[in-house]
Amino acid sequence: MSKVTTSTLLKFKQEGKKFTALTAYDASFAAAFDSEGIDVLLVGDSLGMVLQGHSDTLPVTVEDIAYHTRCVHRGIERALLIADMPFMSYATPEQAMTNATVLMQAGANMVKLEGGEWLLETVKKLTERGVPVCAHIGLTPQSVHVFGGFKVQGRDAENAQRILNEAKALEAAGAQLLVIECIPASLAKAISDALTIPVIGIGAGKDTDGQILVMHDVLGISSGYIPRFSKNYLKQTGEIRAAVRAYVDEVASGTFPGAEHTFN
Ligand SMILES: Nc1nc(=O)c2c([nH]1)NC[C@@H]1CN(c3ccc(C(=O)N[C@@H](CCC(=O)O)C(=O)O)cc3)CN21
Ligand SMILES: CC(C)C(=O)C(=O)O
Ligand SMILES: [Mg+2]
Repeated sequence: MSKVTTSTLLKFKQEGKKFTALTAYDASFAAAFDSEGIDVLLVGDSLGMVLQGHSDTLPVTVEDIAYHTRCVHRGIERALLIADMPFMSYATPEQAMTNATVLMQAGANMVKLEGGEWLLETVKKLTERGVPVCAHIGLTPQSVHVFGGFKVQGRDAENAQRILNEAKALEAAGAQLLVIECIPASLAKAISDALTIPVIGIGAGKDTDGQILVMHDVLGISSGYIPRFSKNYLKQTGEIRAAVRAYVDEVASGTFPGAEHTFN
């Protein structure tokens, strides 16, 4: 089975074939998710919340992500491996290059950074130097204290236009993948249609090119509350591998996300 690359995902987009992504933080879950057909695995800074028990992602360090990236890398045969760059690890292009080096050397195939306009120079520099970039806009959890909570973004016309412009600019700067989080489905569709690169949604409706969820939500073990846009697939299947297969199948068939997982 050949490795998933950004070219594979671009081909999926062009063919209208929806693809599936999941977070993973260790080799065993990574191997299971990979063998059940998950196309993209993300070592997310969500690990600060679901593994470390913090109430946001800000305490996560580059070494935390590097450690889990090394673990996940050993479990993968096929999936594309993305590593999140933590809060303030890419505040300047120079810091971004230093810290992206650590994550790429830990086994990542690509790094993900949260931000719009201010990030363009960094995206260009990383890409030019051989680091593939996935950009992340909309609800960017590292800015939770600026937003005043984990709130849906882009609901008014002005912010919707700004987010669409950011998406286009990030693609032009060299980003090869884009995550859009917690935005209205109509805006997510407009972004996915406007871009050539594949767009992965979370809480962004059914019309993005791919979907991503946090594994703990899919397996119903997030402590406390599970975001409205997420879905516990263990409940309907009773077995981890079957839960992952159900998620893959429902994304492929367009069943997930449904209206109840979608913001307008
Ligand atoms: N377990 C888990 N799942 C995630 O999806 C996730 C994490 N952790 N940690 C990192 C970020 C934080 N995320 C979150 C967390 C909460 C909401 C949330 O409470 N959203 C409200 C929307 C409120 C509104 O309408 O503005 C919701 O009802 O889902 C959204 C994204 C997504 N990511
Ligand atoms: C939810 C995804 C997109 C993420 O950034 C993470 O898990 O940290
Ligand atoms: Mg993240």
